Amino acid sequence: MSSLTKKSLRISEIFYSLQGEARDSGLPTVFVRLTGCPLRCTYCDSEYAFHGGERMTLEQILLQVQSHPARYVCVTGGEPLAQPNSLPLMEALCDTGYQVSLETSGAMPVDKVDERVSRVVDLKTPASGEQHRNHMANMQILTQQDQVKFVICDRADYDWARFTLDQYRLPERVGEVLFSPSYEQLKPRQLAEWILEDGLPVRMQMQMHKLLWGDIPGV
Ligand SMILES: C[S@@+](CC[C@H](N)C(=O)[O-])C[C@H]1O[C@@H](n2cnc3c(N)ncnc32)[C@H](O)[C@@H]1O
Ligand SMILES: Nc1nc2[nH]cc(C(=O)O)c2c(=O)[nH]1
Ligand code: SF4
Ligand SMILES: [Mg+2]
Repeated sequence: MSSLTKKSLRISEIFYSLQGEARDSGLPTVFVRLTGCPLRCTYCDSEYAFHGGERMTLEQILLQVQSHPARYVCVTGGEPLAQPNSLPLMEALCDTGYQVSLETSGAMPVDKVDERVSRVVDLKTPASGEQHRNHMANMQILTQQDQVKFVICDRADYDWARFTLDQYRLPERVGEVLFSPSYEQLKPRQLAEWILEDGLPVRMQMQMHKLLWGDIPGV
């Protein structure tokens, strides 16, 4: 218990909203957004989380999470795994009874993440500008409770994603393979048509919170 008061994290925001992405889309969820990211994806919608934030103990974070009526917690950023104390935070959230998901760029190993967490690993595409950061060894250790996401900016990204999911046999190995259009960059209908044409075994997703509230922080 004392480690909850000793360990701390730099936090950009904690908010309550509908999960807008990935498998649990639509479920009331508390979001814990950690400050800082070593990547600079061209399309990043969370640049405000690169700097600043407030240092909070794990206990303070848990208390704030518990002030909302949700069973689901999404740990995101920034890049959560860039702060090592994200690991004990996720453990404590699981111990408290939350269903926890982690949004990560996959630039760092995900093997130390609590096994109760659903890891959502975003494989960075060519147009993100950060493809070289993908830690592909992560693909070997993901299980059926994990998810792999591709944020698609253009046709070259789509072709790369299609090739990569085949190469790593992702549809058989992980719980969800998600294709998401880069917001206001690739027309969602275009992505839908490519997926249908090829009959790809993937789930298309859009960022539901942006359809509901627009591209603003805290939703
Ligand atoms: C802001 S990131 C934070 C977690 C981690 N750094 C990552 O990239 O996965 C959360 C998710 O939002 C996605 N995202 C960021 N900007 C986006 C955009 N403009 N359109 C669609 N998805 C976007 C990222 O690709 C990632 O899957
Ligand atoms: N509503 C909502 N759902 C989300 N799912 C993942 C998010 C993220 O920024 O990682 C996010 C977010 O920012 N808002
Ligand atoms: S890894 Fe995530 S937070 Fe970092 S720049 Fe890319 S989308 Fe933004
Ligand atoms: Mg977001």
